[in-house]
Amino acid sequence: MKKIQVKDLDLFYGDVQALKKINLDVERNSVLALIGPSGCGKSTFIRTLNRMNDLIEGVKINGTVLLDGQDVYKEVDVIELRKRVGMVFQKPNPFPMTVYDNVAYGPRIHGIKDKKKLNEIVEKSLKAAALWDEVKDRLYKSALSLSGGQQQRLCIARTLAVEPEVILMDEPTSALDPISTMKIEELINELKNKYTIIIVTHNMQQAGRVSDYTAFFLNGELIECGPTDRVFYKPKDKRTEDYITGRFG
Ligand SMILES: Nc1ncnc2c1ncn2[C@@H]1O[C@H](COP(=O)(O)OP(=O)(O)OP(=O)(O)O)[C@@H](O)[C@H]1O
Repeated sequence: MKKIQVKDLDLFYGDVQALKKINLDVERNSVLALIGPSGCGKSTFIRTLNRMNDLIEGVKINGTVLLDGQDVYKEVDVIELRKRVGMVFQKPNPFPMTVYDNVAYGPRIHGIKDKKKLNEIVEKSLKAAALWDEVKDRLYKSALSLSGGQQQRLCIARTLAVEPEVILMDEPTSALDPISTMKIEELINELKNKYTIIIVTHNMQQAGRVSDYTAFFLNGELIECGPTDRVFYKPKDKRTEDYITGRFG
């Protein structure tokens, strides 16, 4: 079974339809890149996968989103869903607390109090986010004292700490320098062995480097989705080709 199956998904912000009949499956342990011009619905789409749009007034959603075959709008509790489907945002947003407490935050909320267990989770998550060596001597310093790139890897560690199954990344490197970007891209390559990753990116080279599959959105529609090499080198739709070759957007 596919990790995520989206069927006939429509989303309206009031009268404005931002997603139109989206049908898309996401393979387990793969990286799916979402590309398309500004305002085409990429962020709206990934936010439907962990119900982040629920918080916005006037949003109406039709269609289904299945996670391991379960309807996330009907059969999965939203707290449980957000644990299973974690999210990393465009701008690193660590909490104004220590590095340690940022990573321990989620596990504590989910009821883990044992100090030894928390220590293990923090170390494991920071290692998985390729940040441990850089912060192991400053775990009790403020997360805000880290560089932007380190802060973003900390946010990834914070997401990993609750053992999600899917990680949504909304332009995770757009605020970062090239070296930090490279580190996050390398990390994505490693993480896909364990997780299913969906990344929004405006950077075609990045989509080419990190993703197994690419989905092209335009004006709220999914124009095409397939293996990244196929979408990049043999697009089925003229609009995909135009976008990828920089003719618009
Ligand atoms: N909270 C909101 N209320 C009303 N309209 C919204 C809201 N969020 C997004 N929209 C509209 O929905 C459409 C899709 O926006 P969305 O942010 O999903 O696009 P995007 O492809 O992620 O764009 P970008 O690449 O610029 O981040 C846009 O027309 C946008 O103006």
